[in-house]
Amino acid sequence: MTRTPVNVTVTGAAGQIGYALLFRIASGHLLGADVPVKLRLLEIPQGLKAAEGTAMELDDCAFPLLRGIEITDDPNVAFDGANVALLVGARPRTKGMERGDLLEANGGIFKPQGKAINDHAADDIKVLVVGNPANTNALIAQAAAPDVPAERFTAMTRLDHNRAVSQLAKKAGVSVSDVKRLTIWGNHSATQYPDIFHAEVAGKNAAEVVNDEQWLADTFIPTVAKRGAAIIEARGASSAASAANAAIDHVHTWVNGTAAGDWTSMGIPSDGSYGVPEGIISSFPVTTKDGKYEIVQGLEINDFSRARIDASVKELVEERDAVRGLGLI
Ligand SMILES: NC(=O)c1ccc[n+]([C@@H]2O[C@H](COP(=O)([O-])OP(=O)(O)OC[C@H]3O[C@@H](n4cnc5c(N)ncnc54)[C@H](O)[C@@H]3O)[C@@H](O)[C@H]2O)c1
Ligand SMILES: O=C(O)C[C@H](O)C(=O)O
Repeated sequence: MTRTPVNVTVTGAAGQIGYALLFRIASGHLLGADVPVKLRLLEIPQGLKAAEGTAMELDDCAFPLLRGIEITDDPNVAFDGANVALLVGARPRTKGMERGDLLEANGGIFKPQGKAINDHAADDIKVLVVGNPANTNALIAQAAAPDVPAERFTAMTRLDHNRAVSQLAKKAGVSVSDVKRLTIWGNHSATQYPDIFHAEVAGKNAAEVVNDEQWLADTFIPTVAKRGAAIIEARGASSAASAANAAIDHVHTWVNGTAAGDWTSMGIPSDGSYGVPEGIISSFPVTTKDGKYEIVQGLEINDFSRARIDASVKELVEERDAVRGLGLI
């Protein structure tokens, strides 16, 4: 049976994450080895030439699943009929820029893109925001798309999740595939909380296996939460291949489902679960099935976790209030 190609829009396509992402989408890693894709690359005018170069390279790979590439600087064209949108392009913080300036500059990107998604995307559109500040950029885009169900707008905390899995596996001396049910709560920022109290390593409770609260508080949590800054310090550029890999994982899991007995972490609009104010886009433990996700319910939250979840959620509330004050939502 010939499948209809899935339209995948990538913004910031000429950037470093875009370069690490597009070849994997075109080779079937995003949606599946039997799912043809059409790519739409959105760039600002200065980025169009580089995006054309990447498109030439995509052609040169002769990927059997790649059924077309369109390059544009017009969001209305880029999101027309889009089934999956990866919002990667964002305004980085530059010297002397205050947090409010950064939120305002990104509002100028994510508000029109949200509106274009609202007006032109396919009914089944799924949106992943990667561009920082990812959670609040997702909130801005979602607020500009009132006709799209809010839960279709998500923010990426899968990179944090993968980082935490890897660090925990090292500490416990197990393979990453032995680590399950880890959770990132809150914001994709240094306040995020990687939670191992419900995680398992090789079928045993991770916190009990590790049995080292000092390592948890002083090593594990800061290593995961500050990993983005450590990569920038080491590479002289922010994470790119690992971020692209996490974007692939996020969408693949959303579309194809979590494994039985496991869950993942996604930044999603809160429904009020675990005391996280409704509407803010915060990271939760989720299971996915048939293209939908559900927050894992009923986890007991101890005092150690509660304080850290609350601190990250507080930051998200402040970011929401700031963009509200700027008239962006
Ligand atoms: N959520 C995460 O885990 C995570 C991880 C790593 C990086 N990031 C973020 O991802 C973003 C992209 O990172 P990068 O390394 O690819 O940056 P980059 O600077 O290499 O590329 C960004 C690209 O976006 C383009 N762009 C800017 N404004 C645009 C717009 N309005 N429409 C379309 N394209 C636009 C730029 O021209 C550039 O080509 C950054 O905000 C970064 O902080 C997030
Ligand atoms: O781009 C950044 O500031 C860091 C990035 O969000 C990361 O977590 O690697």
